[in-house]
Amino acid sequence: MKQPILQVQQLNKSFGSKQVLHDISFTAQKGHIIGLVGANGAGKTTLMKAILGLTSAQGIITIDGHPSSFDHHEILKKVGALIEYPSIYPFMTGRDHLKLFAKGANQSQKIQSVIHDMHLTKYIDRAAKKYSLGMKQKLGIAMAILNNPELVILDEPMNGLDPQANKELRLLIKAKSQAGTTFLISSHILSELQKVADELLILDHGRIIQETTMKALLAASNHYLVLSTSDDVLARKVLTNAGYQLTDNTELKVHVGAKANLEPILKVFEQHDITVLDIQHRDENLEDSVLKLLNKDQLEVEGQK
Ligand SMILES: Nc1ncnc2c1ncn2[C@@H]1O[C@H](COP(=O)(O)OP(=O)(O)OP(=O)(O)O)[C@@H](O)[C@H]1O
Repeated sequence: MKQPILQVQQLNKSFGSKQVLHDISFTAQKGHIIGLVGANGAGKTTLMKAILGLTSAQGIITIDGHPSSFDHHEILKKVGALIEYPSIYPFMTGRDHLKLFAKGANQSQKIQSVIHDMHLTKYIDRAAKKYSLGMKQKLGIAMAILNNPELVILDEPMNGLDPQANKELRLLIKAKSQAGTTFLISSHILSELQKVADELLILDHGRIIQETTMKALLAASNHYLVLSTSDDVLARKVLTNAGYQLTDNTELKVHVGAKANLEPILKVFEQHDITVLDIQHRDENLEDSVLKLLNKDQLEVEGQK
């Protein structure tokens, strides 16, 4: 197996007597997009800060095989990050911010391409105090990716972005990941995260409760057929008698496997002269799956008390 760009082993972090990260271990392979999700206070920002050496923690963090910690920062030149709010100087223009952060060779070319990629042209030469929340956020992301880092860590990057900006960011992240950049992205906007992440780390009370691919998580989620028929009351009865699980009392929502097989359902209806008027597929999305996992974990935590 190739050397991961990021390896976190047995990371523990406490603030005073409160432990907020418990034995966190995971790896991130080059070119992967990893979504970090969890409730408020789950530990996402603390984990990202620990990886970036912005807060001390116990455990081992290696970036491209080199250690990173509170007092070992050398390897962080391979990393770009936006944590919490971007640090923006109100009287400087966006372009001046980029000039301040640009490093290494081809700086003007890097600045030009990030302005283009992040669609900043219209306001890049205005003072940042005139920027909206979304404009500041886009400038913050631009600063994080400016020097083409191998690992990009973004804490809630979709905050304040309009749908168009979200789409542009998504396409940019995908294009960069295909070129080998790894992303670790936290977000509460699970509908957006679902469109971009290919792996997921689900954090609850400072512990990883699930590490999975987006594909596997969604494949394991529930799938339903929502039917409308000539006689819904009879349809409910005959489907229940035939062993189907109906999960809703207000609509005919039939729990089916990943590959819904309509034929046996239609056969049952035919035997009872029921006509199907409408069929809709309804699948659980990332939000449903994550909420289910967090609720399950909460019940387990309460059960242990
Ligand atoms: N500097 C600090 N001092 C004391 N406790 C802290 C500090 N920073 C974070 N915490 C605590 O650590 C825990 C994890 O916080 P963290 O900000 O990492 O969560 P999060 O998952 O990023 O939450 P959110 O989704 O609300 O941003 C919380 O209980 C928080 O109160």
